[in-house]
Amino acid sequence: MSWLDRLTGGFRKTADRIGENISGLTSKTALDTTTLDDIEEALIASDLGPEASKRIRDAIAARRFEQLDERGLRTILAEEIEKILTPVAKPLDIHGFPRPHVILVIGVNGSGKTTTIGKIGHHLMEQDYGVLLAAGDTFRAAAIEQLKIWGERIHAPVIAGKEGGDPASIVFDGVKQATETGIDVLIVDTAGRLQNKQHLMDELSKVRRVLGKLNEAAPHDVILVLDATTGQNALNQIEVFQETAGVTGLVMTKLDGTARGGVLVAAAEKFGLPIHAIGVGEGVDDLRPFDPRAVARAIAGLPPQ
Ligand SMILES: Nc1nc2c(ncn2[C@@H]2O[C@H](COP(=O)(O)OP(=O)(O)OP(=O)(O)O)[C@@H](O)[C@H]2O)c(=O)[nH]1
Repeated sequence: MSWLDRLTGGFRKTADRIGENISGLTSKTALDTTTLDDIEEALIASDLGPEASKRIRDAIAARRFEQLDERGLRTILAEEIEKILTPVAKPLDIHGFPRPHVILVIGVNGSGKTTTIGKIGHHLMEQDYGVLLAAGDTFRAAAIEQLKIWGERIHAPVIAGKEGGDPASIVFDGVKQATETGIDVLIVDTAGRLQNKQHLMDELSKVRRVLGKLNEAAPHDVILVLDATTGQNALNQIEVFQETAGVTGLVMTKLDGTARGGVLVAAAEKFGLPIHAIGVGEGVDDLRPFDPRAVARAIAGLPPQ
């Protein structure tokens, strides 16, 4: 199956939900305020968030349609979602010099962090970058094991310590090994214990301090991984992690398993942070940078162009 097919299939539940919510909100005459209000409500109910929903409502109102059928509504929805996604759809840029370019990956447990690291690593290796994975989530032995499995799967080396070890020292060793072996990108898994914010902050600032000593520009990226199935909760996580960890970009996963994919649009409009990639499945190829038009059309339930 092509990526475009997987993308469209992945967003099917979200598109169906939006379809149900907007069904009947069409008009054979010029749209009145009540219908516009209903459209805005339907978009909020589809997890697009109040900011994006209002913006889309205003855009529809400004066009002064003489009449609007469902296809027309879906088309304008796709156009407006595309405008919201275009400025934030930014693939990861591997620019760090001297090498390695260091990427910290953060997020709550179960958000898809480790899987995302494997998939990003694979994607970068396909572009001929040398990749090293670092098991900085030392809190759970299972997390270290899981990263090692991903390393084997994508044929990338993994640097790991013992459970309960110091993540900063693993990161230190990671940079050293990457420098010595000419690796381009070091991707660091971190523990995601939001319930203990102070500890998380201390741990991350220590990692940053150690990295900064080796290379002032590192980490070059701090990527927050979000599970789209958590809907609005994903937005709260962006706020908290922005405060505690200095997020530079987002990856949203599990868009295939949910009707709540509208949250991608809500996050884009509310925070304006770069969204580097989206995940629409568990396979190694199911995470990619995305084309805003293709995603917007998939969300709006229109066929790919
Ligand atoms: N359907 C689907 N499943 C995904 C996607 N990304 C990750 N998963 C699944 O989500 C589950 C959790 O992913 P992990 O990578 O283990 O999450 P984590 O954040 O590293 O979790 P911890 O290791 O517990 O911290 C796994 O079963 C993954 O296969 C996705 O885009 N789509």
